[in-house]
Amino acid sequence: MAKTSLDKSKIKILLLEGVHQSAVDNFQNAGYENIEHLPTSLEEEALIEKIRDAHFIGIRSRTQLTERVFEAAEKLVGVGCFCIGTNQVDLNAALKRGIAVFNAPYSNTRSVAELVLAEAIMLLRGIPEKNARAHQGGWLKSAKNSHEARGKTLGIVGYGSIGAQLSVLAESLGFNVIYYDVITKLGMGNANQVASLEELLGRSDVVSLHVPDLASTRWMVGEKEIAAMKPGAILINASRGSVVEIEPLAKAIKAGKLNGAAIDVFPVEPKGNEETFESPLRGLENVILTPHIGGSTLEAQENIGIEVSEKLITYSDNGTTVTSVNFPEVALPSHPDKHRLLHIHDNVPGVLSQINRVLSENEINISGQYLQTNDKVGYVVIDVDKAYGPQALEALKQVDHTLKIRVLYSAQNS
Ligand SMILES: NC(=O)c1ccc[n+]([C@@H]2O[C@H](COP(=O)([O-])OP(=O)(O)OC[C@H]3O[C@@H](n4cnc5c(N)ncnc54)[C@H](O)[C@@H]3O)[C@@H](O)[C@H]2O)c1
Ligand SMILES: O=C(O)[C@H](O)COP(=O)(O)O
Repeated sequence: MAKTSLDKSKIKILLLEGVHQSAVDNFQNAGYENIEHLPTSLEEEALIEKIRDAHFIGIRSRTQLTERVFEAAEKLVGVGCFCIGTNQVDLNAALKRGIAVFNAPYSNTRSVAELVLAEAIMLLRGIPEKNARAHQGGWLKSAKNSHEARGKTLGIVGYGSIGAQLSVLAESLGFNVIYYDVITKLGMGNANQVASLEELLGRSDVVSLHVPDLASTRWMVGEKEIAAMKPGAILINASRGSVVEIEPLAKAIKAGKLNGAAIDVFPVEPKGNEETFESPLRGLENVILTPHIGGSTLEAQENIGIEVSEKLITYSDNGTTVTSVNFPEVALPSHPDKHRLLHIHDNVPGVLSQINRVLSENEINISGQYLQTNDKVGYVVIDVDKAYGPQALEALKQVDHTLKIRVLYSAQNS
């Protein structure tokens, strides 16, 4: 019988962008030895070369997994985004090749919320400017434009994991919290949802953005929205660099329309720590500029390393796709003494019946079958008795609309 399941030692895992060591440890403890662990992201051409023989890739927010990169990734089975955002991955390009993508939706939530809260307090007191002056030998002792957080209104745009966590922390300090979201959501504590972005902007002393990078959020805060903010308000963006237009923001800060800003993400970010950071916001003392480190704490990175590597290991060993961001979600039991066939195909009528016909024609006994679909792909998992020939797998590959097939052997029968 042909063995199509790969030995773990042959499964290549490529980890970029200094993914935490906890991920490497996890993979090794699960029996995966062929791990390449690089500290940086790679440019497209270099990535195309590296990804050719990789079965799994782990990235953070900087690595762009484009159609061209997936085209070269002939052996790729799964992608792990060791972060929250997945906008750097062409999810459709992955899906149409039967490649499952996972992320860590919650592991750095707290880190971002804490940073934003700290920035809000610092900016309400004008600390960045006073700090800069003191470093230059100046002495800006004044209460002008300095405010307590207590009783001020914090407006949160995007009330998801981070927005809601921030809401709880901010209320405990005495902020009144309002939020705007495209979905109707129950507020934490006494936080209240408002009907429009415009209303939120007009009522908030501090505005903090926590939306994902979507067509609908691209440049959602520009000249008009900044003009709609209260005079002397503060803007914080630790979401994505595509959400805020930087030129009008710089103008509003210079004109004194806004009292300050904290920006962690930018339309163009340096590719590495060696590259110069360029921005119209540079040199503005009441603007806190941070190099996309909202989620960069050791605690978050360690947890993310564990969480995402576990998802990839479970998918590799067992086929489970729970929490995948692009794949139909299937939670699978173990499959002792059986072979597990994973069949990923376009979600069109008739594929399942073709698969079952192949199994029946090859007299393959099915002990379990699981099917889940999304609007684009179908994912069928079939546990079968071990006795079947290579022609059966070949016939399964020939089923119309097949995107990918994998065979998993359980520990007992590999
Ligand atoms: N700076 C960093 O290091 C860092 C770290 C983690 C996450 N992030 C970014 O923060 C984003 C938010 O993270 P999260 O975990 O809270 O995500 P989430 O998906 O839990 O929440 C996003 C919220 O935004 C809402 N939303 C979507 N479109 C909207 C729109 N047009 N207007 C208003 N609300 C809208 C959604 O309904 C959802 O409630 C991530 O997508 C990521 O890009 C940045
Ligand atoms: O999406 C995220 O989680 C953040 O943008 C953090 O990305 P990073 O892992 O590249 O710091």
